[in-house]
Amino acid sequence: MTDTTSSTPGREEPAFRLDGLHKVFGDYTAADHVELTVRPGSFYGLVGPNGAGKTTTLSMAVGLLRPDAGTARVHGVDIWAQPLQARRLLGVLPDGLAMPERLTGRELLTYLGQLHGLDATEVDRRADELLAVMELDGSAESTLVVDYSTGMRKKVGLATALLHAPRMLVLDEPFEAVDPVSAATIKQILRRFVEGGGSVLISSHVMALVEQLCDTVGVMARGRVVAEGPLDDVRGSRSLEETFVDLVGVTVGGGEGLSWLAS
Ligand SMILES: Nc1ncnc2c1ncn2[C@@H]1O[C@H](COP(=O)(O)OP(=O)(O)OP(=O)(O)O)[C@@H](O)[C@H]1O
Repeated sequence: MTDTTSSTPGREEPAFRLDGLHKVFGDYTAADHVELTVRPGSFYGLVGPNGAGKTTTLSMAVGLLRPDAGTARVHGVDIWAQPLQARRLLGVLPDGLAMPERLTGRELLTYLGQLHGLDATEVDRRADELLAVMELDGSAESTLVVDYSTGMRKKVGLATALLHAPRMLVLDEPFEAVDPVSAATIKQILRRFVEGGGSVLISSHVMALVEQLCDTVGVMARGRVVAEGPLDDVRGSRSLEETFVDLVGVTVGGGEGLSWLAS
């Protein structure tokens, strides 16, 4: 397992690098000097128990939540110091998906394509393809995002993240509430994105999915990255789930209490 205090990227510039990202809410430290490195062409899975600080970290990392300290860089570009350059390189699916809701999926893509400065014909072409691939074309096209199901919102969120052809994708729980067929489509899109030279960071609670997709994992607990490295190094000869439970130091409950549930 790689020591998280040492730098892993060698001489190659990381696709994504978080250095000492720190956030305190009141007297609670949600992210404690987080260090994390995504190599170019890597598929990185960030896992951790509820409340570990994943969303807080990723929100700071993509420019949505101002850190108390630390830096985030995408291909060397500082996200907080050079936001416009960084946004060209970065595609983001935030948790909770704050996006204009009283637009249809197509209108949303058109609007965001214009904000990215893309040519109108090119935006139309990309929107056609993305809506078709995500199965948000046809009748879904006249539906406002506010009326989308949770899974449809994830899919249109992913479409907005891909629209400007970024080099790095940061996706907070992209498979949450997505049906198995759509999940297979999303996996295929993300694999193709990585094969084409892009880099991906996802957060997920589904260990099997992380083992299936990711070559690198980071485990967060109590606001810190407690392990990071190639998947096989982090999990060793065990499953990622067993390693995870060990690393985060939780007791697997359920054996005692709740006696009133027994009939
Ligand atoms: N705006 C906020 N104000 C106060 N506390 C916050 C705020 N945002 C997050 N927290 C706290 O920070 C901690 C980390 O939350 P965060 O959402 O980053 O965890 P997470 O690892 O993404 O969890 P989950 O897996 O459940 O989504 C939690 O204890 C949460 O209550």
